[in-house]
Amino acid sequence: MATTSVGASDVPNPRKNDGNSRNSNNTDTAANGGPDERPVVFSVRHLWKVFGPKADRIPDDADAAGLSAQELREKTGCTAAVRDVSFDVHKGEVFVVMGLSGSGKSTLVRCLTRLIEPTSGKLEMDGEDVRAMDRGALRELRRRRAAMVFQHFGLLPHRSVVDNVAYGLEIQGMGKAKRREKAAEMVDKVGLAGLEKRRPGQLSGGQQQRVGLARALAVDPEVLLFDEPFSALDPLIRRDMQEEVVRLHREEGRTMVFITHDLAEALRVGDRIALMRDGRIVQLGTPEEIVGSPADDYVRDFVRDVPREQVLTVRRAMRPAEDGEDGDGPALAPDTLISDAIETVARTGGPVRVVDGTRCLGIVDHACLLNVVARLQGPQHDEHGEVAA
Ligand SMILES: Nc1ncnc2c1ncn2[C@@H]1O[C@H](COP(=O)(O)OP(=O)(O)OP(=O)(O)O)[C@@H](O)[C@H]1O
Repeated sequence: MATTSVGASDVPNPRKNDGNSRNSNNTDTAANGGPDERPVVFSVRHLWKVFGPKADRIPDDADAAGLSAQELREKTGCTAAVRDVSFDVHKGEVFVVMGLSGSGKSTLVRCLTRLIEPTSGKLEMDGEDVRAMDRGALRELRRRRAAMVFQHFGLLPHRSVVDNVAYGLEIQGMGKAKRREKAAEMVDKVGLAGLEKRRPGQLSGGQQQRVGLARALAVDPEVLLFDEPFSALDPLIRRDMQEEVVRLHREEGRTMVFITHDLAEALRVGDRIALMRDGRIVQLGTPEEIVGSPADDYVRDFVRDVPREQVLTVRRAMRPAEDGEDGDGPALAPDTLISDAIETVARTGGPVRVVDGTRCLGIVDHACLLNVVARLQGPQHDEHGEVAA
């Protein structure tokens, strides 16, 4: 069985210096308080997937809805792998589905392209009703619009790297010269230039996964769906691949849905994380929201060992400015990680302003930064991490 793992020193954030706020562009309600205005790619409402006899009766059965997974199994013989799940995936975000083994991650993501047929609920891609699509439209959806990258790379052993990458284009009917050219471009993009002619058996696990990634990218899908893509890789290569995903995302802004049971991985790659338990989403939020404001004891326990200073930003640490403090002196942007702010405050030796443009949002000093790291009660923040006046 898979376990959740968070190494205490294991969550450095590869995008912390990318100039993008981790939480200004990634929630239904953005950090500035406004809604996420980007178009919705996947819209999921009240989705259920029930396995077992008379499965379609379960979603409407008020009694069944109140039962735990085990009670439901005992009483009805059914497993509700996905239970009344609703969320939107916005264009350009990395949406992570996380949870322990058996929580419903794979079932949920397979439902998005109907690799698994949902039992009930509403499912749209770019406003189109996915549940109403016929075979042809579904094939198109899976081949061109939402490409899946699996843990087991599914490479063709007798084909070269470049021909494996070109495979999806071949299925689409693209001519040989053109698809090879495109495939070579993708091989280059994922850092495998020079290895085009090798066979999969002559590559390391990490390199094989890069071929899988290049193959998915070659068809230029609107969304990439990753099903635990890196869980078979050793930790260093895994880290490399996570950074690769973040780099590709940053450079291309491609929408990604990423399944993992590893919290450190979720925090590293995710713009938002849906944390699942027994088929339900128990919390959906940015890494900072999940770590800084866990929805319940289950989530709190889940994130207990996360090094908070590497996930939370100064928004969560700052206190209101006192008279005279909001003038000159050193300043930090509101999305600065606590770990970086500690360095600045230690260097300057005094309070530092948190500034959004010309507006002073608050102050961080030794005490409030320590409070966050030590989990002590500091200033009150609303659910978006804004300090209360
Ligand atoms: N075809 C099936 N028939 C019956 N039950 C199923 C079927 N597929 C999945 N399940 C059950 O649905 C639940 C969710 O399974 P799912 O594979 O979606 O979980 P997961 O979170 O992806 O797990 P893992 O991390 O181990 O892959 C589990 O209890 C599983 O046993």
